[in-house]
Amino acid sequence: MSIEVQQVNKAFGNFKALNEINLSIQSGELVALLGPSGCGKTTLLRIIAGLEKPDSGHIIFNGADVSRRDVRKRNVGFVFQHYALFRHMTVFDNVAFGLRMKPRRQRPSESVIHDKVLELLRMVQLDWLADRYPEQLSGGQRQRIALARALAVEPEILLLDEPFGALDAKVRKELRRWLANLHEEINLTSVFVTHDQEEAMEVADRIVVMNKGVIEQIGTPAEVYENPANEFVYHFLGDSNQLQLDDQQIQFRPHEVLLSRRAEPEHRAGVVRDIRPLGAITRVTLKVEGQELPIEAEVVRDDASLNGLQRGETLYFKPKAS
Ligand SMILES: Nc1ncnc2c1ncn2[C@@H]1O[C@H](COP(=O)(O)OP(=O)(O)OP(=O)(O)O)[C@@H](O)[C@H]1O
Repeated sequence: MSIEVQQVNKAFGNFKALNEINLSIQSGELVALLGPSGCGKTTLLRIIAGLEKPDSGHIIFNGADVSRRDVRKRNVGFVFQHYALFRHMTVFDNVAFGLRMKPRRQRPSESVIHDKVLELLRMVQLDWLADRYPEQLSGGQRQRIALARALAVEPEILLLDEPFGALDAKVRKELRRWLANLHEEINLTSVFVTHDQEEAMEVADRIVVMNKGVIEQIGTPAEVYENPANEFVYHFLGDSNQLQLDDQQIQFRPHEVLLSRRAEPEHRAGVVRDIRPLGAITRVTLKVEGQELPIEAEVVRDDASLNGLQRGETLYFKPKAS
């Protein structure tokens, strides 16, 4: 199901939370709304869901204007970070809830519900937990159950608000991959909110970068990273260094730098302050004379310049762009 957001505005009192938002999401896309805290991501998601009314503008699903359609009739599934499971119900009953709540004529029989819930639990790989209660689950398991519950009513649109926000880094990463795979399998249209650029880059087909109630850029992860529309997008999507050269200031990302142990043409000297192995890459922090901010350089771990390198040594660096 495709989603069109047309000229949506929303104010809370005098505060303009969303300003002329236009966005087209194709059927089957997985789109991330990315931006700093308070930029309006959740408000936009709630308006798409029908939980919040825009002051003006339209929401269109597959060509039909649903702006006035009640949330229950929009057929969207939600997973919110703090949208807890029902504590007094087993995992099975939590997932079955939406189906059992359907109006009698649309409600499947208990045996159909039973099969469907087990199928969903198998899909999230937690069928062995069907009889447990939410408090007996880990955070990551709860989120997967919340996802199974959202999918039970067969929504055509899935909306996720920081679904993995409260989890530790490793579980988050696993769930992200898992969500991306699942999305491919069942061909939903999904929109998820995050303030974590890595999460957006890793999972989304396209990223909507938001700031202060407006959309700064929409593009694939590669487009927004490599061709940022403006300074805000550039800075929000990754770390950057500033280097003051005579009368100009240049910016470059930590990986856009060449390092050498010897003085070379166009290289500048820096004193090594820190050496951080980060898996496949190593980050070196350099203090450069006359520069207020240190320079961070990220190179592959077997880069020749790192061989036996110690703090306090002098390294020579050159931004690749210059
Ligand atoms: N019901 C409300 N009443 C008044 N102000 C609100 C209301 N809901 C949101 N806001 C304000 O609108 C702005 C956008 O909020 P929103 O929750 O959409 O931001 P967000 O980008 O999702 O932020 P976060 O990442 O912190 O959740 C914020 O400044 C918030 O304080």
